[in-house]
Amino acid sequence: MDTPSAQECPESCHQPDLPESRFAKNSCAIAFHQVSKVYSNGTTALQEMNLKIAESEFISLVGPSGCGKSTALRIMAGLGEASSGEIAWGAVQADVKAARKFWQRPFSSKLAPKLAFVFQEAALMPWATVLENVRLPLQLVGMSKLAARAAVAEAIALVGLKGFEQAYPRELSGGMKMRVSIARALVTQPDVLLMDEPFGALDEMTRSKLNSDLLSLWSQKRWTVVFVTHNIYEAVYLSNRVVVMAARPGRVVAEVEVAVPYPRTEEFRLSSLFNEYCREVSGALSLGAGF
Ligand SMILES: Nc1ncnc2c1ncn2[C@@H]1O[C@H](COP(=O)(O)OP(=O)(O)OP(=O)(O)O)[C@@H](O)[C@H]1O
Repeated sequence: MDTPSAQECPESCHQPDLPESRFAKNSCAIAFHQVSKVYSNGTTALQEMNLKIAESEFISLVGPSGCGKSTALRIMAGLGEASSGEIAWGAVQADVKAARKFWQRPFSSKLAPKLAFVFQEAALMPWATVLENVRLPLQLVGMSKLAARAAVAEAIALVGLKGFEQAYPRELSGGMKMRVSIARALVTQPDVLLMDEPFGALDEMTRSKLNSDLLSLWSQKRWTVVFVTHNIYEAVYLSNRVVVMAARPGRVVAEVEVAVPYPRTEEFRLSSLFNEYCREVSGALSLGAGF
């Protein structure tokens, strides 16, 4: 099958109550139905994972090391194939075997949601300036420097790095490098942002600041975000919903909806309600681990 057939997204897709979404209500960004992944060495990284993510939703995947968070994210990105199950992206449903071809469509495709990935390592080109690093995805699809100029400037401004366009990665702090990495993802104006422990290597203060800035950006742009983290506090603070996974085999054991409106303030982080949500996630993690 070369082209996935267009189908309605599952009707029961979870839909958070989000104001001013730029997307249609009740539309589904990504759905996993009974998705399993068995690596060639026999490891079952995911077993019959079911998950529905609404457009404009911010969800976090939390779970112990090895529970399949990164595997799930890679399958969502089309960077890895599922062994069985069905995956739907927006209004397009794809047989898992067609997934790779689907994601290889050019950015201009009407069908493909535009997707961007942010990894734990900023992975910048050390010989290139901030501006050149951020421009890379547009350069790779053949856009001229002139045509890319406005989008690059906007992405750099969005992450708060205006004035650092000509700086090299060696001149930047860890937090600033991560901001460049986020700008490089945003420059393609994605619909879906997949983030794999993006702030895991940062100190607590920097992580906290980047969390607040990410939420403020998300409030403006309303991408669908799938955020992988080991940090319960970060997951609760950021997300509409925290998806708790367990290992051996990797599976979803609980979903905790964080029914707190945005913008989320510092007061929320210090509130007893915040602690209650963290306890609920922590309890689900312990249950999943069999404690
Ligand atoms: N390419 C691979 N080949 C074989 N096994 C793999 C491969 N990638 C991951 N695994 C295994 O699949 C399971 C899930 O790995 P995955 O990296 O998705 O988990 P994770 O929850 O993201 O872990 P972490 O939190 O440590 O990053 C683990 O047991 C891992 O060893």
